[in-house]
Amino acid sequence: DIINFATGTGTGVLGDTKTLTTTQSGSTYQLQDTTRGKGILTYTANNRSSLPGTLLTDSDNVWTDRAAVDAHAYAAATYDFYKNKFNRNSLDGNGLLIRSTVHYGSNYNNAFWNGAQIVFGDGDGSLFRSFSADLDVVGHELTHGVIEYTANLEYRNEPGALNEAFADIMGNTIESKNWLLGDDIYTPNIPGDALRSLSNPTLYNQPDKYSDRYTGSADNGGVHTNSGIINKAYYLAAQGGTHNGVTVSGIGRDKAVRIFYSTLVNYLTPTSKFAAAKTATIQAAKDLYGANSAEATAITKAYQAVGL
Ligand SMILES: O=C(O)[C@H](CCc1ccccc1)CC1(C(=O)N[C@@H](Cc2c[nH]c3ccccc23)C(=O)O)CCCC1
Ligand SMILES: [Zn+2]
Repeated sequence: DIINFATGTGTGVLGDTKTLTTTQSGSTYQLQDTTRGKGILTYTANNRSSLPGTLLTDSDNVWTDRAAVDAHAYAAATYDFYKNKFNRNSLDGNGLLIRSTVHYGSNYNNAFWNGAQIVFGDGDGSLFRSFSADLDVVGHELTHGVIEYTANLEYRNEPGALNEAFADIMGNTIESKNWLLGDDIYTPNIPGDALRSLSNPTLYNQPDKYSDRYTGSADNGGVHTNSGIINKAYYLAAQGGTHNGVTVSGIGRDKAVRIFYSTLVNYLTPTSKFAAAKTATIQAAKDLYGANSAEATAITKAYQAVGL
């Protein structure tokens, strides 16, 4: 069939130049990547709130909508991560078309997966800049889609905190820049801070041990708070360290993320709680690396270190 994809260029939110896979039809180009699964399409909501909004087009394939450039490029990078590392074809494993919308709402200080697509606000420029400007955030949002098609963890209480943690863990690992989440978009005028830290969750008011978990009802039972406990376990398994008197020998990000991905795909269910996640992750490590492996030991110790 006629391959009419094109390679465009664009400027990202942070002023960098990125190459983009687009589609040409006639004399116009669309932010439509037909080379990845059934496609990646990037839209603008034009600062209103109807979705998906308008598919972005351009006359010369040189893209200047910075939030759209980052959303399109980072969705492609996330697709490539799942395909190249786990041989997973898009969110559902069957090439599911990925729709992404930028410029949602007015100065909207958030981003989300709505069960069908990913959506990014522009931020207010003070608390946040455009949410698509951070690869770990785009990876986080798309991972909610992967979770929906795998463990389908409920979005409340402990299952919800697992949902959040796995989204942070995959997003952070897709970027593999540091142990922070959202550092490229959070408080653009203050360097070095972030929305969350996987290495030290308490830095941003998340617990790093089970006994400190939040048990109230805010934020669907603290899904963005208690995720810190699981994030910390992942960090310890990957990087190693001593926490609450327990020493973990790190196995590296690559092995750690393979174990967590396998846990998500093969063991977790919609109502899995933290104790079940511990058992499942240890089992996934044994499946992948052996019953008495250093990897299984690292997972066991990491969960013990966070009080599970
Ligand atoms: O995907 C998620 O888990 C978050 C989705 C939040 C949401 C849920 C339902 C409808 C609308 C928005 C979005 C992100 C998040 O963690 N949001 C947190 C932190 C946050 C973002 N903007 C805020 C403004 C005020 C307070 C907290 C926040 C939250 O919504 O709690 C993930 C990565 C970055 C943004
Ligand atoms: Zn999330």
